[in-house]
Amino acid sequence: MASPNSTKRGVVLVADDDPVMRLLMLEMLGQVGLDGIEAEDGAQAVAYFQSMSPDLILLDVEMPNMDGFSACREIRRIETGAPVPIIMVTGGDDIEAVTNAYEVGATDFVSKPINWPILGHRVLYVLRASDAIVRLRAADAHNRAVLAAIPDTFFRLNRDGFYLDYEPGHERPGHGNISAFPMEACIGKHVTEVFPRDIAERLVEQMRAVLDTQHIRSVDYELVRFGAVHHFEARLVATGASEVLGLVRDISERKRTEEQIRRLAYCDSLTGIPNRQAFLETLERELHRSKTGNKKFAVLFMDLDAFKRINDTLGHNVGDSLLKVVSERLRETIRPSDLVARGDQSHNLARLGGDEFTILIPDLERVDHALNVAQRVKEAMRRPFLIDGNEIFVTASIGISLFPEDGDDCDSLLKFADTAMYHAKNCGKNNAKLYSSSLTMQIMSHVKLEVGLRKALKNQELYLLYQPQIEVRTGEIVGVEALVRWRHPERGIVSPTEFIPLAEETGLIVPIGEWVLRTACNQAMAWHRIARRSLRMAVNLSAKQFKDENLSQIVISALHDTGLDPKMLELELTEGTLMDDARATMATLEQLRAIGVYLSIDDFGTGYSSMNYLKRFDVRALKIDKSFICGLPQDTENAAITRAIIAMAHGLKMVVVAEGVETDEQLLMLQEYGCDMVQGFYLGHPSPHEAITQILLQPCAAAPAPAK
Ligand SMILES: Nc1nc2c(ncn2[C@@H]2O[C@@H]3COP(=O)(O)O[C@H]4[C@@H](O)[C@H](n5cnc6c(=O)[nH]c(N)nc65)O[C@@H]4COP(=O)(O)O[C@H]3[C@H]2O)c(=O)[nH]1
Repeated sequence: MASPNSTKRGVVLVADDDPVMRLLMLEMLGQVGLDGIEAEDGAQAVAYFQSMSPDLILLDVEMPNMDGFSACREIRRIETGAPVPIIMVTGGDDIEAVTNAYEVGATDFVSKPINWPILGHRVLYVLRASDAIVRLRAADAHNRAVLAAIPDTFFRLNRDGFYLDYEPGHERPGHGNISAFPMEACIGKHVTEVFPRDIAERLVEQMRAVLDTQHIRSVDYELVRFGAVHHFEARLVATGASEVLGLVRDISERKRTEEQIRRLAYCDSLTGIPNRQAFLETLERELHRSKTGNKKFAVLFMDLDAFKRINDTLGHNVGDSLLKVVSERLRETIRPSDLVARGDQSHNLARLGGDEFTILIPDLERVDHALNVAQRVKEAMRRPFLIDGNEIFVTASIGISLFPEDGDDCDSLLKFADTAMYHAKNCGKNNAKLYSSSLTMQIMSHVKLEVGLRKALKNQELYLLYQPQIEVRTGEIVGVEALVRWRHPERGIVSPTEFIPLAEETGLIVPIGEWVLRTACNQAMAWHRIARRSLRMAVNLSAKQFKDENLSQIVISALHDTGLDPKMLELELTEGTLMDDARATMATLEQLRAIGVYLSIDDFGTGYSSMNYLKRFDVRALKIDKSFICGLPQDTENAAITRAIIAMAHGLKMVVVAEGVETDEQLLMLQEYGCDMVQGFYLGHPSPHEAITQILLQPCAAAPAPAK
């Protein structure tokens, strides 16, 4: 063929012993833009083919020396001769010559007498056709090379689902392709003979969809190959109106990775049970199912009581181990009949985070059922957990919300179960409570109070009252207890019994406590200046304040800034605060003692009441709780307890203060028992500082007038 730069369309070798014929042929070829080379016989034609590489050969059958058939055969034998188009010129009606021509490798033939006007066009057509064949062969070789290079198995199926072709890929070197079947097991077979029925049906269905839409589709399936389950993906593409090409790839690795990602996204890494995201999706599905099926379900929200304490005292490793065994125990507890209706129950239990777990109870017929599950969960949690040789006791608080009674969306149901759980905790822990709309109101007012408390200090809404402490022996006022009050802009005076727990919960107790301490120290110094008398100032310290690592610094700076003698400051702690974490308590007490302040135990008798324990803490005073005093003198039991406490405290060289003294009889009895100091409404209500100043300025200090 002519080079791409040539203006000629090709070079034709014309072999004929008749010079006239050759001349005419060259003339006709020239008409259509083709060049010609002449050969007089077959041998010359073979020689010229080799030396001049024509694009096409016109070979007369009958020639001297070597006839056209032999020349054709010779040329085909030559390596470069295979693809060149050869047109044989045969005698008219010589069918045998035509047959022979094809047998020896001719591409086409023209018969004599030659139709000269169309000869050139005929040659051009054959040239074009042969060019197309060359390109087709190249494309085919290219396709085969591509298919050989990719690891996938490929196959062709006809519309009826029969294999037309099958080429195993080479995914695993040395093992062949794991997705592939032997070629002979497929070609000519129907897919149902190769695959299990369900996979075959899906393949046929998708194949038809591919043919109908001419869009690519894929089919995922699992097969056991070489003793292991493998995942495959077959991508199907239409290659015509009734044929589909398929590429099969082993996607087991990808599936494994996907599963791992799914597990990471949906499983709680510590306990292995579903996490918040998974639970929310399960809840969403259950909501839809229950709405359409007109069914009910319950959401249980469980939180361990005092988990933080376990974490803080025994360490996070023990805390983590506890959460693991808690989740196992929950799994065992809720498995049997609670989740009857569902196939996959593993998603009905989840860990939302921290020590919060949720349980979904579908197909709830009676509320009792949810309460029973909660009861069982509570009991399961109460059994001791043995972790790293520690026997750990926990309890759980559980809140329950119901669909459709409490809400009809996931967020509300989860939030309400959480609200009910908080309510259960506030009701003394180890409780299970159903949600009710009034709880939201309670929580709202709680939240409102909290918002107000955050502003109370800045807005100067807090103030102190002081209750006198009287020495029994002399009847003189020797100290006061500072008691905080909150003047709420809307609610009026709020009792500390209401806002101190809230301040503890929110951590606001630390700045509030510091303000109380500074104000009280300041006031003690003010009295010292005005009345030239020293009163011991008692200040309550809550457990949270006691655990604050800056406590001693706060005390030091309050004393330093006000100039109060440390001996005139007494910090009141409850037994619970001291017993919480003995080691840390000792260290803090050590620091406080080094400062020189006094310590006393408030509300004594209501908690552990362990004298031995108190001895170790070296406290100055014991305050007998008012619940023992209020029944005196009639309540003989409380009288005996009060007497015993006073005697034992004296044995340990402690001062005893009786709280809540309201009557003369009580005072007389305490005097008789040898009580050192008394405090109570009978001797003075908590009063503003001005009232105490007046008492102090009187020549003989008497009890102050009651204050609101
Ligand atoms: N029935 C009766 N009650 C009497 C009598 N005498 C005194 N009281 C009341 O008994 C409580 C004694 O204080 P508490 O046991 O430390 O109990 C305190 C204390 O635990 C806490 N609190 C008060 N102020 C503070 C503070 O500044 N910081 C901290 N952390 N807690 C405080 O709030 C609790 C309650 O304080 P208040 O309401 O002021 O209640 C005070 C006081 O008003 C009496 O004769 N009869």
